[in-house]
Amino acid sequence: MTNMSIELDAVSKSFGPVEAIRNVSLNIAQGEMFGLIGHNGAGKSTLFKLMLGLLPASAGAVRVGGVATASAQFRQVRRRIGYLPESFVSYDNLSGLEVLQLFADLKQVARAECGRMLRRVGLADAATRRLHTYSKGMRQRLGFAQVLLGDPALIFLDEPTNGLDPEGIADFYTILREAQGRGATIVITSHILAEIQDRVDRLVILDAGRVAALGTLAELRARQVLPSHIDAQLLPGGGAKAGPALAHLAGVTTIVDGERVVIACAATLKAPVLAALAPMLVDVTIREPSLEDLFLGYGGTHGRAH
Ligand SMILES: Nc1ncnc2c1ncn2[C@@H]1O[C@H](COP(=O)(O)OP(=O)(O)OP(=O)(O)O)[C@@H](O)[C@H]1O
Repeated sequence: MTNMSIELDAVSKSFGPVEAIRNVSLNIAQGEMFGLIGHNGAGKSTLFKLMLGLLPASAGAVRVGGVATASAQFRQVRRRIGYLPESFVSYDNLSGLEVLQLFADLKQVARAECGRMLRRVGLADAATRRLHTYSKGMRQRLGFAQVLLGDPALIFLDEPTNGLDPEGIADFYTILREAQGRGATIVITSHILAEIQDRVDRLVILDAGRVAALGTLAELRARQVLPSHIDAQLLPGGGAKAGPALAHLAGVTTIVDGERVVIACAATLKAPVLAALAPMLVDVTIREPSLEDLFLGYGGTHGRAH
């Protein structure tokens, strides 16, 4: 597949006085599944539009597949890109198949592809129904079929799982993995941090237009050194014994509520904590720091522009 790496070199974008993107530099490798996280107004959609060449940068350079988005040759590159915007335009009086055929014509893809795509996203039975009868999730699936037409080498998805049920979300990621298996580069935004955290290879956290953090989830976790939480249910009388049993472990915080104890500790102390509690343990759940925790730790609580 064509090289579809993305390079952003000190990119800024202002809308009048609003600095939507501030000095962002990052590389997304060919074949990578890359996540873009940030609160409302953090700059995610603007960054997408810069990478799609739909907006010119105020400063810096964006290259996709080695071609500057500002150059005339970028038109050729754009043909290999699939894009699902946050709100997919729908034509209520057309059927799903007709909408897809319209996009196939625009993308110069054979109309025969449309039936296969509708089957792939689970809309085969609804192909000839008009869009006004589609649920939000079905519209989202149709948008996804539109993106996949022509097997794009680079796929941008802005909040793609909005309106999808859990089964739809699982299907969606299966299809994305298939595209990634063919070598496609995928960039995806989501507000549902728990959903994206185990699925992307790397991610960037944007805060008020700046890169607040960039790396794999493991790297972000390691840098933040956030605690793991052990939620333990103990035998009768165990609540009172938990503190003394853990006293030899430094840096462990324990909250006791009857026979239930919640322990916050460094990842390296999980095994010693469990060993100390083992004689009185009934049940245990371990919660690792989520992307939400990381996000808050990286300053994601501010920078909301609206
Ligand atoms: N065309 C525009 N004109 C003026 N300001 C804009 C324009 N587009 C975006 N902005 C501003 O730039 C900032 C970043 O907006 P952007 O839409 O990129 O954020 P986002 O992270 O995608 O937000 P959301 O999660 O709400 O979609 C916001 O302050 C927004 O109001």
